[in-house]
Amino acid sequence: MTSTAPAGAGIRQGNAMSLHADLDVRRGARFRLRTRFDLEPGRTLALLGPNGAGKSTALRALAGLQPLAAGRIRLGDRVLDAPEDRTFVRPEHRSVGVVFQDYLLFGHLSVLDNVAFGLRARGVPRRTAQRRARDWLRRVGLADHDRRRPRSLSGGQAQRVALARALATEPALLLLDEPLAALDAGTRVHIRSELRRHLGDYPGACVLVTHDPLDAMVLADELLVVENGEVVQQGRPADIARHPRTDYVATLVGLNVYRGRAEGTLVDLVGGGTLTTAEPAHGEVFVAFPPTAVSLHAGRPDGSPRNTWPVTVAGVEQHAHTVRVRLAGTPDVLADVTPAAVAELDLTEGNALWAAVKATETHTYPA
Ligand SMILES: Nc1ncnc2c1ncn2[C@@H]1O[C@H](COP(=O)(O)OP(=O)(O)OP(=O)(O)O)[C@@H](O)[C@H]1O
Repeated sequence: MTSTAPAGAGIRQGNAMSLHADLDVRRGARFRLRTRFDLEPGRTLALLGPNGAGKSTALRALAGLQPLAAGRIRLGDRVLDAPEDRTFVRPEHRSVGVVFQDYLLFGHLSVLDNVAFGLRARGVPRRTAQRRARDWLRRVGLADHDRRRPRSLSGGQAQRVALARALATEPALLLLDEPLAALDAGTRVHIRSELRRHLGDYPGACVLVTHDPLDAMVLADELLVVENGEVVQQGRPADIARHPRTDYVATLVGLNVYRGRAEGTLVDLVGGGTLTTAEPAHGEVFVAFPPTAVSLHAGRPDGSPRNTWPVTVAGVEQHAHTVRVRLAGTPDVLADVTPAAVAELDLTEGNALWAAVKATETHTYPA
């Protein structure tokens, strides 16, 4: 489960390049994706959206598996795709590492040769490629699995091999397509926090596609929400959660997520305040709960064991079916309430209220 290498060991800084993506991609006669973003090296952007929105299409265009109809992709100073200039760099000549949803490991190769594959394909001599592959396997905690075949690995191990294979070539751009979707819930929690650590060490730009708002909130610095091939919202996860522009976005990114240090079921939050959780943990954690789990009261609520703290109304955003209330306190919190509650509680800015969240409504994840 643990990587034994020190953070950032052996990573070259040569792959720290920024990405400029202006994508206009057609699939078949009917689907068109239009999106534009810039990403600094060391940053992770998550593409979120419903099925068929165009997330994988964007990733395929960046990888060179789907040519642009118009627009431009630039990585550092190098233009990878620009139909206007008749420039198109083939996938194998791009400094891009890809982890596909189902990992696509080569079944006939050992784990070591899978990780060494990209280096060998780039002409790195066999022994050097294997030495570097071994180093990556050690970093992902699989040093003693080098001779195994992919079919004998668990889902979590296969994910780590796929990540090691993508990172071994030290790409300037890392693309992750639903990197945790194939894992069961228990494995997912561990692999998510491992992936977070690897992304923290990785000096290049990373674009990841996910359905899971928690993955996006925990792993990404920036979010881009697409629907029907169009960008509906773009920005930092916390800002989008506070100011969702549509009901869809409100539901999608509506999560209160805090970092803290757990001692059993008590978590001291980094930004101040404490929360009682249902699942005991120790050390650095994330605590998450949806805005629908937060109830608001005019006076201090009593009764069942729960978290209660004083807050003041900082803003109210009304959408078709949701009223999202931003509350300042220790900690700040988002609450979704019914229109009836808005009238009952007098949710005007600056009003003092009490927020309450049951411990059983919270989820704790290792950070
Ligand atoms: N080979 C293809 N030919 C024509 N249209 C395609 C092809 N592949 C995908 N599409 C269409 O392109 C659109 C975008 O698909 P894409 O796979 O990018 O969506 P997505 O957001 O990744 O969805 P999912 O979450 O289901 O993977 C869809 O409407 C899909 O039907």
